[in-house]
Amino acid sequence: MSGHEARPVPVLAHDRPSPAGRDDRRPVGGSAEGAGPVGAPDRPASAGHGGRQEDPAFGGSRQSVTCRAPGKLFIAGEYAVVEPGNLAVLTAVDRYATATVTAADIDATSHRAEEAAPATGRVARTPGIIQRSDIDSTASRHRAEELAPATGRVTSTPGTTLRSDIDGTVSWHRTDEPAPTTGHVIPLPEITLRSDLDGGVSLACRREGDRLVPATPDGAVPAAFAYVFAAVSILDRLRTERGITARRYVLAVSTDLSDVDGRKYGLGSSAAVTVATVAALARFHELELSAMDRYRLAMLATITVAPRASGGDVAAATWGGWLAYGSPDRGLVAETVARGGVGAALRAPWPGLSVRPLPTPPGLALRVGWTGSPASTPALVGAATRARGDRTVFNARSNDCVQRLTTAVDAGDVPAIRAEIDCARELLLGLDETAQLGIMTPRLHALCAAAAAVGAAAKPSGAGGGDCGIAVIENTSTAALAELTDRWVAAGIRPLPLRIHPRAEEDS
Ligand SMILES: Nc1ncnc2c1ncn2[C@@H]1O[C@H](COP(=O)(O)OP(=O)(O)O)[C@@H](O)[C@H]1O
Ligand SMILES: C[C@@](O)(CCOP(=O)(O)OP(=O)(O)O)CC(=O)O
Repeated sequence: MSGHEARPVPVLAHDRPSPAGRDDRRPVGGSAEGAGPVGAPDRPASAGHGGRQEDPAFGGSRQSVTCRAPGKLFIAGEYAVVEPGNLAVLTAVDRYATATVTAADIDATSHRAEEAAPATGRVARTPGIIQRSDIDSTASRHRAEELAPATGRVTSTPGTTLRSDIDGTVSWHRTDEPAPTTGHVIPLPEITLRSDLDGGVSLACRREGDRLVPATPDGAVPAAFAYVFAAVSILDRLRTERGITARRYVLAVSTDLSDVDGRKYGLGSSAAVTVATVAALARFHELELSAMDRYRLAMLATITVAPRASGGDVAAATWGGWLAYGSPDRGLVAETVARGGVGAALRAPWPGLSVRPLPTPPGLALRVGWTGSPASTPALVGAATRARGDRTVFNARSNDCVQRLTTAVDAGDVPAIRAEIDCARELLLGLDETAQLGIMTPRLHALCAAAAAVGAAAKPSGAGGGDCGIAVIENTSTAALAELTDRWVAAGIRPLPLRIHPRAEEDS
């Protein structure tokens, strides 16, 4: 195929720790506002991991798990990397998607209580609002000795615990006693998805045989849940394959990857929500997955929604830091899943896939400007695929550029990095001209022109057509950096104060 074959990038070993001592926390944007690790305050920032609460009364099974995953910037290699085996360089940034899974069995606040509530047993309720247990504040941890008659749908086992058997759920409910049906508890759906998109939306899902189906009138998954639902479905298949009991849960996803009006920045929100969802559900089900497993699961989910996606954003959201990435053959991967299941796809080779951590170049200032207009990556990639013309030369030149860039990044050679960013921009301009894609919008032109005027190298980051652009220059060029900010603001480009999200050793 193209030039990438001559110079394969070594694949990151699944469990290999990343090089220690690297200064991955160094701000490269220079504007530190809002930067720094978010979430999980008691542990280092990490892609895919977060806080959790365990309850020893349930043998350590997780009742609530929170994981987050960072957004990304494409540094070089866009469009070429869509072709399997071709290369890109990306970096993870400190904007995040956060996913929290809560066992629904104890999510008492989710029970509707429009029915009147007799004070039966020790279950108290407030008509019209919510229903809560007043025993130990947790419906799933009632001491049997304090017990309560078996009213409503509550059963008890002396000496152990008392649990609600809402809707006959078996994983944690005692089923050895009959449950009188007084009907005061309205069961939760098996899985409830919540998102902060569009001011807050939710989607109930149920299991039908071995698949998950959304409870929508037409059975379609709303666009807001496309990636989360795909990730939940893949994890549910893996759970089934591993013989792990299904649990009822609520999954809540939110991000800071859009502005206050909900317009995305183009920092990879879809990948971040997918990776965060995979990480949270893996912990919830105690699946013991490596970072490579989580990347693969997130990728399997992603290609059910966007089959052409290279997955560079998925890799950045999984590993963090700077990465050289070669995309896998998604067609082959989809066949592997169809033939052997999700577990088989975790074990099989993924031809074309390569993930290599790169150091954060210490002397580099990386600036990010937002054009203010969201772009549709699938539309642009679709147009690029349909556009006539042989892409072999473009792909080969892009791979050469990315190879030289990775060498420069490894060496911390900022002038060489600048030269390759210029090269990557010229390649994108050429592609845009030939295929008439609309990669370079007037704002992206202005973003690059402002950078050139102060001696920085700049390019669109990602598919173009809006979203973000990046500029790079020596971090000692403080006057140029200040002027760049002014020029961007004057041109209607919003500087985004981002830092690199570092790679955590545990995630390597
Ligand atoms: N907060 C969120 N909750 C749930 N899903 C989200 C959220 N943010 C983004 N997504 C998913 O990602 C999709 C947007 O993907 P895309 O247009 O590719 O944006 P990006 O360039 O940021 O990845 C949304 O339609 C939705 O399916
Ligand atoms: C064209 C591409 O190579 C880069 C697109 O990068 P974006 O940053 O535009 O992606 P989204 O986060 O999904 O908007 C397509 C790809 O690699 O899948």
